Amino acid sequence: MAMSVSFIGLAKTHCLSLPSINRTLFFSRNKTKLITQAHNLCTRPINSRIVHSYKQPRKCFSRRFSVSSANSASETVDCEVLTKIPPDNRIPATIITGFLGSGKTTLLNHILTADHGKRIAVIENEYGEVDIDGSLVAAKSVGAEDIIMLNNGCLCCTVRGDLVRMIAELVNRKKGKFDHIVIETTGLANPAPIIQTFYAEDQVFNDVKLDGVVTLVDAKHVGFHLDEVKPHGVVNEAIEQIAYADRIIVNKTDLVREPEVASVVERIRSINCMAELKRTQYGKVDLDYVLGIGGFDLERIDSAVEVDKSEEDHSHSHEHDHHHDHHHHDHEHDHKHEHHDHHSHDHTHDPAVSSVSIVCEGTLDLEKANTWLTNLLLERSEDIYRMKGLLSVHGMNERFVFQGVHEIFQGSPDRLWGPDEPRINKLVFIGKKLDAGELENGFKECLLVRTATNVS
Ligand SMILES: Nc1nc2c(ncn2[C@@H]2O[C@H](COP(=O)(O)OP(=O)(O)OP(=O)(O)O)[C@@H](O)[C@H]2O)c(=O)[nH]1
Repeated sequence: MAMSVSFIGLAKTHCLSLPSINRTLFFSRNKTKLITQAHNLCTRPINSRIVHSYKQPRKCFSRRFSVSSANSASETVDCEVLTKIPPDNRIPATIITGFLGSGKTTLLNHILTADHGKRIAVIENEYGEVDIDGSLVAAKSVGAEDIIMLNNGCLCCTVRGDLVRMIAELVNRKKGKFDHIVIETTGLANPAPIIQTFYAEDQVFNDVKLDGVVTLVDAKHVGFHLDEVKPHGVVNEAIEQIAYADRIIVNKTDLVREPEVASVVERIRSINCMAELKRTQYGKVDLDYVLGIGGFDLERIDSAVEVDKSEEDHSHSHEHDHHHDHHHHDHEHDHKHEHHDHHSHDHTHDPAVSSVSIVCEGTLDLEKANTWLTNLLLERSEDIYRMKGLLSVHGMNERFVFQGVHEIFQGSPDRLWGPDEPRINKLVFIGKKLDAGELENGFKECLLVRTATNVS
């Protein structure tokens, strides 16, 4: 089957040359059903997710929430496809990224030497031809089943094909002999094309699932890298690495004082308010924080959108205030003020990457939401890096969860709403030049009934 790629925008921006085929997930109200308008459509069921790929020019396809009755499997709708949902037995893979010297290898060693009972295969990418990190990584005998070095370039660029081959080879040769793959990128990698590999390449997609992206941040130096102004069209890798993260580890906190750490955390939150965040020294985190996180699985979305409230393992009250009450992440803090109240807007505006979250009570009109999201992604999918949401859909007894990476998105019903549970929609967008007001208004237009909105 010809394979699909959904990061067309990224392909243009970055150093990839990709076929013009899209893989997209349609929202469905019933896990076993999917509705599409597209012809020339293939489907592959994966756990609770259903992946479509179809060959149409980027601007021509559309995405639809299903409008079929969740309770009526026999109801016929145009082009409806019934699918079975097999268990997802694919091998999980974790991407460890972070800027040069942020502590990636240190974390990897921590993982490999810890007592977790997992058999881990490591793919280590280093820029130069000399394998330095390979020798820094804990002895193979300690924990890794296999350490594969990719030394001829950066994973996100020239050796991406090698990554595909490596994973395929690993799976073919060693299937059953390891439980998890950990990929350490170079410090200059943009994670997006690497994430893309897990969806775009059949050889990878069929056997391996992306478990999550873990980003290390050097608490002392990250500010400098985030500030770096790149030439037009060149991404700031430090920002991208934070933007795509499911887990962020603010490392080297021993090298800075608490206010500086707080300011780094705040800055990170302005880029990605969705990822869980921990502060560490020498990458010492619980392993379940970095392995088996299901960062790209739907089960995690609820906690992802809840992260605003408290996920950081740090109890400073300003953090919590920040995430409850903040009205805009669409800025860069100037760090002149020691401790903001987080309604203040005396920041320099950052036109680059930011996150916007919308929390809004009400029930969603699926048709309107379809149109809104379709139009939004047609116009802005290059700029919308990540989105996750938990929706209250009119007529549905279950919560509806979804997430997306640029043009790829996936969604399905989740657990039932509780009898007294308020029907609150939660959405998080991470991307470039996000307009919080516009997103909020667009979403609110899709609601049938609404009572309160909170955009941050
Ligand atoms: N003081 C301090 N040093 C740390 C910490 N974590 C890692 N280091 C040191 O920082 C240096 C860089 O750490 P690495 O783990 O190699 O960083 P990396 O991200 O793999 O580096 P690159 O491969 O160059 O991108 C090493 O000397 C580590 O021992 C920390 O929390 N505090």
